[in-house]
Amino acid sequence: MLKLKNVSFAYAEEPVLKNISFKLEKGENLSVIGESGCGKSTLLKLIYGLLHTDGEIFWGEKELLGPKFNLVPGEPSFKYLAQDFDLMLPLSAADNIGKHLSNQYPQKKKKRIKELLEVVEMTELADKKAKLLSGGQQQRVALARALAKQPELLLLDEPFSHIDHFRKNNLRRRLFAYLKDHNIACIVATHDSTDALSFADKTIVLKNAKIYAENSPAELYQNPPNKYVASLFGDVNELMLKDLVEDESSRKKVILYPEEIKLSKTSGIEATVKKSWFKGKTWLIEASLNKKTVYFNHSQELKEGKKIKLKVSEKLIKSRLK
Ligand SMILES: Nc1ncnc2c1ncn2[C@@H]1O[C@H](COP(=O)(O)OP(=O)(O)OP(=O)(O)O)[C@@H](O)[C@H]1O
Repeated sequence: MLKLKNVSFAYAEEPVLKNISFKLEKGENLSVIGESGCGKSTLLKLIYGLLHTDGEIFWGEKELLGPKFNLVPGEPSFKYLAQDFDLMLPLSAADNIGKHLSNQYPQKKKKRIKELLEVVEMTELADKKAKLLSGGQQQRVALARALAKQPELLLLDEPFSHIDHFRKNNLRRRLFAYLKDHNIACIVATHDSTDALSFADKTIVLKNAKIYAENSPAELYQNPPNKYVASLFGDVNELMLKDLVEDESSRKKVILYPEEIKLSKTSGIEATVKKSWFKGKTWLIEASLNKKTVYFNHSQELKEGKKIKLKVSEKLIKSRLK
C-alpha cells in the first residue's frame, strides 16, 4: 500500500503542494485531476523519488526517503512515465521495450516483449526504429517499456496525450485491464475526464496546492462539490435557484451538466437560443436565460433567436443545491 502523509513541496518560495495525504491499495487506480499547473506532475515526481519532501511517503512498511538517500533516482519497484517519454531513438520499438529486461533467458524476453507489444497494439511496428515512429506510437512504446519489469506501482503523466482518439479508447481498456489483472497500482495525472471517469477507482482533485476534493469518480461527477470540480468533466452550468424555479428568490447555486437540462414543449423556464454546435450524437445549444448563458444538449440544431422553454428535474435541482 502507498501512503502519503503531509507531503509538501515548493520549487521556490510558493508551495506547489501543501500537506497532501492519501492512501492507495495494491492494484488500485487513482486519477489525479486539476487545472494546468496545479501540481499533478510534481506529485508523481515526489512519489517516484525524484524530488524531496518533508512529509512522509510509505510503500507498505518501507519509508521512501527520496533523492537525498537514493543513489539511483526513482524507487526500483515503481515506474514513472513522464510527459517526454525518453525512448532510445536509434533502437526499434521491440528493443526499447526489452532494454531493461535480462538477456539471460532470450526466449522468455522475446515472449514478454511480444505480450507487451500486444497490450499497446504495436505488434506490427515492432521492428521499426523509434525515431521513425509517430508521437503517439512512441508514447505506446514508452507505456510498454514502463510495464516491462512488472512494476508494483505505475505513475503515468498524461499517458495518452499523443494518441489519437480512435486508438485511445481501446488502448485505455487494454492497459487498465492489464494493470488490474496483474494487481499493479496506478496513479494517472490527467486532463482527460475519460481517464478519471471510466477507469479510476478513486479520484483526487488538486487546487491551490491542496487536495480540493477526493472521492469515487461517479460520486464526484454526480455530486460535484462546486463548479471547478464539475468543469473538469466537461461543460457545466452554474445557475441560481431563482433562475430555475418559479416564485423562488433564492440565490443559492445549482450545478447542472448540459445533458440534465431538457427542452420542454409545454411549460418551463424561458430562454432564447444563441448558438448551436454539432457534437455528433447531440447538439450543444447555447441559450440566454435571465441574461445568463446556459448550455444544454438537444437532438437537433436550434435557430438563433428562437424562444424556448427549458426544464430540469426538481429532484436533481434539490440534490445539486449549494
Ligand atoms: N522544475 C521546476 N522549477 C520551477 N517551477 C516548476 C518546475 N516544474 C514545475 N514548476 C511549477 O510548479 C507548478 C506545478 O507544476 P506541475 O508540472 O506539477 O503542474 P501540472 O498540474 O502537472 O501541470 P500540467 O497539467 O500543465 O502538466 C507550476 O506552477 C509550474 O510552473
